[in-house]
Amino acid sequence: MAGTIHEGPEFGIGDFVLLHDVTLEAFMDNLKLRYEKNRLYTYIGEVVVSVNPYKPVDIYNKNYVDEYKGREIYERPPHIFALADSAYTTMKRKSRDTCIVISGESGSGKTEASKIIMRYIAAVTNVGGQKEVERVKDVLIKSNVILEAVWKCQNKQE
Ligand SMILES: Nc1ncnc2c1ncn2[C@@H]1O[C@H](COP(=O)(O)OP(=O)(O)OP(=O)(O)O)[C@@H](O)[C@H]1O
Repeated sequence: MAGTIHEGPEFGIGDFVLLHDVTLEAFMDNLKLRYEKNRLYTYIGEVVVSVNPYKPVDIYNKNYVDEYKGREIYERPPHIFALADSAYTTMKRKSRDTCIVISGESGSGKTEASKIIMRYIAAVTNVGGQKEVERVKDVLIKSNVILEAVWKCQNKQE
């Protein structure tokens, strides 16, 4: 839960870099343990591994936004907001475009993740910038449908 700076051992390992046994079994066991404790996110350094819960989860509300806003990535338990905040802060600090690469198999939650990130950025942006973030979010969501259709057509032809 947001608000807890350090997670106890009951939540498994929050960063796979700290895993003792680098085996698929140990990796999956840790993911499973964390998921059972409602921890959808686990780091591998600066990469965020996300498990799709396939059910509504109350971990994206304003309290969570406030907990992650302006924090360093390791100050709070692993969360997609930490990644979004880090990318956003870096973009502002360096005045350079930045990107977050989201990958995973079909249905793994990529579209949801991009919406969650955009919503977070809209929430932490000043009022003047919020409209633009909303516009980009809408373009992103609409373009996703087209991209998906093209991708499915291509795969049918193969
Ligand atoms: N963080 C989440 N919380 C709750 N449900 C989620 C979350 N992420 C994904 N889901 C559920 O999983 C479904 C599939 O997710 P999504 O559409 O984002 O997958 P995708 O990776 O974009 O799939 P595709 O590649 O086929 O477009 C969503 O409709 C939603 O029901």
